[in-house]
Amino acid sequence: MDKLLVHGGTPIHGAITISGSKNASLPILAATLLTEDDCVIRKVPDVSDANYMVQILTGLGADVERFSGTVRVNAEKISDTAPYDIVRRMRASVCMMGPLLARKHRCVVALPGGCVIGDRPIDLHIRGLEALGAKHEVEGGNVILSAPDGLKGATIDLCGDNGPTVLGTDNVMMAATLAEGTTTITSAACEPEVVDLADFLNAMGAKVRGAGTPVITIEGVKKLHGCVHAVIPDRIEAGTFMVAAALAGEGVTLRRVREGHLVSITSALRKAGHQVHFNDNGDACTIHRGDTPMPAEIVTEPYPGYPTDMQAQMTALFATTPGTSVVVDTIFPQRFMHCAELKRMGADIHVADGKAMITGVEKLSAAPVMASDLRASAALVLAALTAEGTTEINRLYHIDRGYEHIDEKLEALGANVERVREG
Ligand SMILES: CC(=O)N[C@H]1[C@@H](OP(=O)(O)OP(=O)(O)OC[C@H]2O[C@@H](n3ccc(=O)[nH]c3=O)[C@H](O)[C@@H]2O)O[C@H](CO)[C@@H](O)[C@@H]1O
Ligand SMILES: C=C(OP(=O)(O)O)C(=O)O
Repeated sequence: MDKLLVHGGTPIHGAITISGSKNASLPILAATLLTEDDCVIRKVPDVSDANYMVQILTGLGADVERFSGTVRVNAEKISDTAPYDIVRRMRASVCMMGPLLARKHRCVVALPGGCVIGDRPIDLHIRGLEALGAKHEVEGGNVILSAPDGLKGATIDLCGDNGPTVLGTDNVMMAATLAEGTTTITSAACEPEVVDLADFLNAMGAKVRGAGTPVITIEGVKKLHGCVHAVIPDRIEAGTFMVAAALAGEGVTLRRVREGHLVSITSALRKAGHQVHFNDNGDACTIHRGDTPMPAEIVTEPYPGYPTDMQAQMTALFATTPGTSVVVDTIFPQRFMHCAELKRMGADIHVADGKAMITGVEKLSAAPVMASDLRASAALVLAALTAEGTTEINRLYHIDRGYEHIDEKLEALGANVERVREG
């Protein structure tokens, strides 16, 4: 198990390029199962979740080639049963259900894994696929879905207790592309990753309208064809480096970003007293640490609200921001595992009822800490950048799930970090 040593106190500066989005590439890779033709996807990040997704496609019988950031998939001959041991390791593998069901009218897919950030049911996915005519049962850890007569368009509301579901919207949208008739999803997730998937599906010949709004309409077609697509930049990776720059930066520029995807993160950083400047094209931004950082309140919400995937990183920033800041997670109210580890570094945080109250201390001090999930690990790396001494972050595999070569990118910005390879 690799670990990361972060020698705190070295300011970061310079420029890096943001990778393709993990959360957009994973469902897009799954969508390649909808056609017998070749699909070529560019800007797939070199992260372990994308590697697992490729392994699932291969395990299903698809022919997959990967060179640098480009993946070519041919899913002409595939089975309906996804490899159990890989599927259960990641959340996005649940996205195999929609395409497999649409293509094969049956699928066997293990209950998914993913970050341990609270309860992560798949009832809305099942409800959506059942509305299209499928039946489901759970057996031996697998969900078995079948629709022997094919799928039929329907109107489906995908709102759960905590709002819309991102991957649930993806799953139903993919299944509906090959269903008979028209499907309308109401309370659809509006995240940019859903829009990127819809763009990919439309490039395959699907008829999807309204992605990025709460109502998506999909007119089913008989067949989809191959296409070439470049994945959008990763707004969460960008946001993470924006926070790094606010914490320890002396002017950091991020290339290949989309200003429109970063509005809530930019606004939160500005409220906290930091400077964010986009170029005229909105595809690069420069962040400067403010002279007088201020406490702030952030509340996570579905897009375009502040993303839950960015709350741990902001908590790390608030840990040394004078005054008391508040972070509320309405989407995953139990997603505060990073707080216990930040406290080991001397942070003053009180967590209760889906809310963290963070009173900034002057300095954090290095400690051996444990990464518990992807964004929690990112928060620990950020906190370590300005902590006194050398922080040892164990279980680095969590961060490798979703950040492409984070150690190399931080080194390129001048941070003093070392990956220790073990085992
Ligand atoms: C691979 C990927 O893209 N993962 C992202 C995706 O996860 P994912 O799509 O799994 O998250 P959802 O949008 O589905 O979850 C939102 C909320 O709905 C609940 N829910 C979800 C499905 C369901 O069937 N029933 C139900 O109750 C969840 O527990 C949660 O409270 O969106 C999350 C919310 O932005 C992000 O944190 C994840 O990084
Ligand atoms: C929670 C995340 O990922 P996943 O849904 O794949 O667990 C994330 O990207 O922050």
